[in-house]
Amino acid sequence: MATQGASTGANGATTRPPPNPSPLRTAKFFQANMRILVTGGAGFIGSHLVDRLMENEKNEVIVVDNFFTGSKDNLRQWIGHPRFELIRHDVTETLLVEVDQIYHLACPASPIFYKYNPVKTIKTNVIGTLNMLGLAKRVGARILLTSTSEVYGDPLVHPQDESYWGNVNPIGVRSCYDEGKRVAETLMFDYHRQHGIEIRIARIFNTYGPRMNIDDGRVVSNFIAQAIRNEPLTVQSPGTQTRSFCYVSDMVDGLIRLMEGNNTGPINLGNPGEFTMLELAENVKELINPEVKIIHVENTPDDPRQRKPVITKAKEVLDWEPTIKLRDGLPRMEEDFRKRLGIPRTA
Ligand SMILES: NC(=O)c1ccc[n+]([C@@H]2O[C@H](COP(=O)([O-])OP(=O)(O)OC[C@H]3O[C@@H](n4cnc5c(N)ncnc54)[C@H](O)[C@@H]3O)[C@@H](O)[C@H]2O)c1
Ligand SMILES: O=c1ccn([C@@H]2O[C@H](COP(=O)(O)OP(=O)(O)O[C@H]3OC[C@@H](O)[C@H](O)[C@H]3O)[C@@H](O)[C@H]2O)c(=O)[nH]1
Repeated sequence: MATQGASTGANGATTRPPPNPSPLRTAKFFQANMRILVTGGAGFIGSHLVDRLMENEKNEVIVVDNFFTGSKDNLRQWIGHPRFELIRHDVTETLLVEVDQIYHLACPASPIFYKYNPVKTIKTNVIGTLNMLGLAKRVGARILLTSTSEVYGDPLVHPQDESYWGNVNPIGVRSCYDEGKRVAETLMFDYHRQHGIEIRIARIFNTYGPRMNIDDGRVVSNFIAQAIRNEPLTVQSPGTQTRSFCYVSDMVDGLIRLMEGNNTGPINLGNPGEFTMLELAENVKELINPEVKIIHVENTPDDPRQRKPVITKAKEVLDWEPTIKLRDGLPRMEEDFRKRLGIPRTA
């Protein structure tokens, strides 16, 4: 059951208890299944999360997605399964379903996609999160938001722990996403304090793995697709900017632990291994295609210059830390990309 009594917020504020869930939950003949909504479940992280949730026979999973960056193909193994439902729905519209938990992931994550229609991105983050919180309030569900390391903006503190308030441009081309997620976090805490909703906030750092869109535009998918196609790896200048890359199975494990645990967050989830984009390109070249060229191309505005999570809180509160190193994760992603591109490894 998702509702136990409100937990204490990050700022120590005591809150009202959450609303009661449906009386069906205590009915004599009711099967005690957990009904879980995953918004954005047809996307990269969402579909891996669905796979993990479906492994538990007590779970029923409902995915809502507008298929902007996600695809039914990511969920094909579950379509038609009696414990699974897929609904084409945009989270900027209200949704009425009876659920115990909500994993709220719906939002384009790749910069080229979130900048494509910035007004829609901010609507998804603000109105979409408001709608999911309204749903959580109505049915007494616990709700987890996948926030982002981008709430730290171009960080002046390095590495970043959860107490850092960030350095974000409010009017830049990335703001629809960064500021959108910051407002989404604010809404989560206001619903928690004002209405007693049980909330969980994950601040996800760059995550990679199989099933990323091949033309997603993010750096790991770009470099792997380029290496396989024998096209130059496009390092955006200066190439010394850093990121920390977490393999998707580690991320999903962290999200489920956060949902099931007692801490509201925000909690950083990410792999603290830090790489410059040039180092990443060199790793991809060495592992996938030693012949490939590395070229420098122009960068985009407001690109964060450094990013690395402090994960002490996740270790303490969730007993979680990543297990898969970049050099082990890249070949797994290569295999998936080769299959989808139809380009087998030679020799
Ligand atoms: N992958 C990362 O590195 C990363 C890092 C930080 C945060 N996150 C967050 O994790 C979540 C999932 O990211 P991802 O990498 O899987 O991205 P993704 O683009 O693959 O998945 C997002 C999903 O949300 C759906 N969606 C977008 N707008 C929607 C709307 N208005 N209504 C319904 N569905 C909508 C898309 O169709 C897609 O299936 C996002 O909230 C993202 O901000 C991801
Ligand atoms: O082809 C490329 C693409 C990107 N890059 C660089 O690689 C770095 C990472 O860029 P990505 O587009 O993969 O992702 P970003 O780190 O900028 O943003 C991501 O951060 C966390 C999440 O919330 C999102 O998934 C996304 O916004 C940037 O410095 C970018 O300039 C390249 O050097 N070459």
